[in-house]
Amino acid sequence: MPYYSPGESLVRERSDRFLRRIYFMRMLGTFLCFFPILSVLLERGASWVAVTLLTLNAFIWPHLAMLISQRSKQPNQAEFRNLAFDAIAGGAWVAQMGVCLLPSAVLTSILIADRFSAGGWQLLRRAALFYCIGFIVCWPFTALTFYTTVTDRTLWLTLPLSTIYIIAFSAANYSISRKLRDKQHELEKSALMDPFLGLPNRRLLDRRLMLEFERSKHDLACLMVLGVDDLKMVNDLFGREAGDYVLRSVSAILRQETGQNDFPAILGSDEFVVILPGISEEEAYAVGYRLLLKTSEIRLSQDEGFQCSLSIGVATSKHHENYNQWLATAERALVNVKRNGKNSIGSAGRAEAVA
Ligand SMILES: Nc1nc2c(ncn2[C@@H]2O[C@H](COP(=O)(O)OP(=O)(O)OP(=O)(O)O)[C@@H](O)[C@H]2O)c(=O)[nH]1
Repeated sequence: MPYYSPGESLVRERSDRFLRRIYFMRMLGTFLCFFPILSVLLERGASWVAVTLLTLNAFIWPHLAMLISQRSKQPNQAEFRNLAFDAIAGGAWVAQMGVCLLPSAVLTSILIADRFSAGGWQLLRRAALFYCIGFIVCWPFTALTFYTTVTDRTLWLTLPLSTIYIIAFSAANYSISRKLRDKQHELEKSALMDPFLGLPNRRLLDRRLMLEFERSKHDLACLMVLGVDDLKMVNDLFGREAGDYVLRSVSAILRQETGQNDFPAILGSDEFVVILPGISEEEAYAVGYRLLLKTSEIRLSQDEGFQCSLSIGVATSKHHENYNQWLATAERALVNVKRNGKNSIGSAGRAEAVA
């Protein structure tokens, strides 16, 4: 069952972005196409009807298309219909130009590139069909002529279309791919970090534990499992918001009080882990006592006298076959500390670790 579906405002925002991009590219495209097409039409002595239609297509259609899409209940569908109309118009203007080679080739390639980037093969196939319809319907009106001459004027007027448009097209595509890269980075981060506590989640912890365990075969490392004491009581007495505040405060302490090479993370519920690479058990205890001290300074506005505490289990990486065993040893140490009165540090000892 899909638990996630994007909100209406997000869908609308995405669609607005798509419409704006197409609007800008359509305005630029029809403007730049206007001059070479007009040049060929004038050379061929085309009627004023054709010139008027070209003018409307170049200067009115982009705004009308935007209006149609924005007013539609399904803006994206409406925009795909507009893109189909662009393809019909493209085919019709190529026919009207008597397939004048240079502007026709540039116009057709731009239509292909645009459709492909907006909707892939599916849109391109549809657009090709509409392009052919536009062409086949209009070509007989020109007595099926091939206008093989390209005058200097047409050549010069085609130049901006084949340069400016392609540059703008590449810039628009680059901006989309950059945004996609940023989004991917954001997604990766949100898949591995807890947004509420600002610490790595269990998934990232497992990866890092595996790595540090392998490294610790050449160097020593310690692992701490920390449990907030009596969080249920805090929730029951002062409300869940107070419990959340305690968890956020402990997370902040773990971020601030651990070294650059250390790795604090969430184990689950009200438990945390800190991986301490390259340090001995005594050094880990020193870090642990500092964390206990800082945690005791957390105050609740609901009860100034309340004192927050942690229980900490420590395990060195020695004598373990894999990182799961290492973690289990530290968890057993934490259980012992809880049993022995909480608000303290303890380690499971070598005999227990091997078992
Ligand atoms: N406010 C809050 N409470 C949570 C969160 N996650 C888990 N808890 C609560 O933490 C409590 C954990 O209960 P216990 O496992 O009995 O632990 P404890 O109350 O800290 O008791 P000891 O471990 O013996 O010190 C439960 O009541 C959970 O509902 C959270 O994100 N926010």
